[in-house]
Amino acid sequence: MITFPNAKINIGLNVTERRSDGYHNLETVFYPIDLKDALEVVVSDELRFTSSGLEIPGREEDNLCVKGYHMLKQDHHLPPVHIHLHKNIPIGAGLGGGSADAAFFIKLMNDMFKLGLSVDDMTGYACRLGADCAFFIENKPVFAFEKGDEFEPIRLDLSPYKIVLVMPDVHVSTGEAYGGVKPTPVKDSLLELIADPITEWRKNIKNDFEQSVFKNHVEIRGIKAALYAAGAIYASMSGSGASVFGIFDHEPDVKFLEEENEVFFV
Ligand SMILES: C[C@@](CO)(OP(=O)(O)O)[C@H](O)COP(=O)(O)OP(=O)(O)OC[C@H]1O[C@@H](n2ccc(N)nc2=O)[C@H](O)[C@@H]1O
Ligand SMILES: Nc1ncnc2c1ncn2[C@@H]1O[C@H](COP(=O)(O)OP(=O)(O)O)[C@@H](O)[C@H]1O
Repeated sequence: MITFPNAKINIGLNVTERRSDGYHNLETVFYPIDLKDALEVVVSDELRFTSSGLEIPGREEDNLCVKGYHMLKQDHHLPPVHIHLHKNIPIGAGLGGGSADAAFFIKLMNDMFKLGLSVDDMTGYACRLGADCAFFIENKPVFAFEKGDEFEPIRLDLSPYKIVLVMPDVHVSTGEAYGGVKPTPVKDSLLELIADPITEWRKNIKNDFEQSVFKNHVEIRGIKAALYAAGAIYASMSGSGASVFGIFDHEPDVKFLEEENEVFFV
């Protein structure tokens, strides 16, 4: 069985407080985008994981799909499987690619082996693999809070717009990015600000990771500025970086960004 895990972008991200479990409370909007990996599972005589496409750092046994298999196997009878992941979503990009693979793996296993898991069951499993993993179970635009694993659905349709996603040759680790932020309570909730017209977003909606990440990686700041110069209505780094997206009401000319970065129209 095959499935196509998609990436997300964060529109706004406020890190509001440090938690006693070492994590942070935040508020953000997750929006699914059309940039996908391919994930295939077939029954095999032993558990195997292979990948193609972008190189995935870390050991095979630490891949979130493999971790997902072991997690599900604790509670369900599963045969050994061969998992193949074609990696296309940039890594260390703030696009949640690894989390998407994990969530889509859980959904695929539920369908393939008729595990009878509800959306709530799958969300519970996904939370154990990563804070933003649960979003990809329902995979619809949401306002997210707490660790990024509590959701309120929102009406947000960016399909009339062009979204340009720029990935520089820099990777930012999520843990490192959280380390650089000073948590601050919000005055106006993103849940309200996101309902404003998109033309207002630039004034009011920010990503708290930008300040420290831009300090260490000026090229990322430069990409955001270039997207605004090209006419973006709203531009921001996604999540903990390093990717930056711009939302346009026209097909922008961003050819110049392709010289040093990967550019996706999503
Ligand atoms: C920053 C965000 C924003 O959407 O996404 P990315 O930029 O990574 O895509 C998420 O909060 C990333 O979630 P996720 O990538 O699932 O994080 P995890 O693997 O659970 O945690 C990685 C590390 O990030 C920190 N962490 C993560 C989530 C959170 N609410 N507070 C934290 O402090 C912790 O130090 C943790 O050890
Ligand atoms: N299936 C996977 N795809 C990508 N990275 C994975 C995967 N499984 C585990 N990882 C680990 O997660 C880290 C990055 O996760 P990812 O979600 O792609 O980053 P980001 O949240 O910044 O988009 C990688 O360094 C890698 O070691």
